[in-house]
Amino acid sequence: MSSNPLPTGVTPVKSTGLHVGEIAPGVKKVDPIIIADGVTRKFGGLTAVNVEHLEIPRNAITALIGPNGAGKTTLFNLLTGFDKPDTGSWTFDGKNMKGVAAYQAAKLGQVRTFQLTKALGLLTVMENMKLGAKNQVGERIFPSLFPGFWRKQEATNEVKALDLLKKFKLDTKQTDFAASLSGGQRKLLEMARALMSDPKLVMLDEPMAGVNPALTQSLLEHILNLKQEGMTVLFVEHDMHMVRHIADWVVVMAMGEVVAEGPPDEVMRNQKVIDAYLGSHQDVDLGVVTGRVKGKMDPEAKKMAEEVEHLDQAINASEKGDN
Ligand SMILES: Nc1ncnc2c1ncn2[C@@H]1O[C@H](COP(=O)(O)OP(=O)(O)OP(=O)(O)O)[C@@H](O)[C@H]1O
Repeated sequence: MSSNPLPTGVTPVKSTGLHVGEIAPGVKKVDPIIIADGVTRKFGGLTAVNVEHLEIPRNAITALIGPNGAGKTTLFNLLTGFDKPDTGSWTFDGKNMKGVAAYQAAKLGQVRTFQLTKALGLLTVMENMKLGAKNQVGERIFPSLFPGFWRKQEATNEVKALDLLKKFKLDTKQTDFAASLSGGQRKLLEMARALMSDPKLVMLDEPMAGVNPALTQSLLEHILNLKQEGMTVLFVEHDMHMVRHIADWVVVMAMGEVVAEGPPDEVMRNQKVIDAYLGSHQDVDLGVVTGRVKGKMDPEAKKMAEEVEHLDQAINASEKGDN
């Protein structure tokens, strides 16, 4: 679990009143952008995802959290069309997404940041940005026969890309190979590239992983700006401090199911959530982790001690009421 000291000076305005009725897993939202029903995905005998009902609130920042192996990435892959469920369906912005492939989902306004792979690293920053644009004329056969038309679109994309790169302070790097960027700059590029398609929903997979503290503030501000600009954000994150700081709503998964959801402070104090984190390390001697029993901390125990400490710190901070 990464632990970025959160910068002072970023004070998010939290969205409230997102749900209808009593808070419980599957609670209805006032204005959901995603509604999922009965979504399951098995790998052999293992049920990685088993989500009965889930609604993601529009124009809010929702964090998807849970211990390792909870099914967060699998659910992300399903919702973005990168994987197919065994059962279930969901709508995005009122549209049934059954059988909708990732590139089509992106055209509908649901975009996911994807990691800068080795191949993309060999493209320049600007080339990466252009890959993120939708409705590229060159992709379609008929218009691509008319270079004038094609070049016009290319120029429009370039202007838009440069605009975004300026915003993300990457404009001076536009001709650099993407592979030469630092970990944090790569995350910024991934986010900037996603914005090339004017999304309604931006899905981020561990946006803070591998980001050094110097760029943490900038990344947080960009995520908060997405909401400010009317977009919806759904992100998977292990860093509880970040979750508490910027999420309006938190969905907790454990063993494929949604075990809790709600505003961050409430969710982190939820016994089911604490149990989910503790219960995810069944092979670990809890006595050793808590120091009550003498023994060697193996890597699994160390990881657990770290996770529990972060959860603990987040709970303490929320009790003190600081941000
Ligand atoms: N392609 C696959 N083949 C077999 N099992 C898989 C596959 N993908 C995921 N799993 C299993 O499904 C379960 C859920 O995995 P998933 O990666 O979705 O969890 P996660 O919550 O994202 O975990 P982490 O926080 O560690 O990334 C795990 O037990 C994992 O081993």
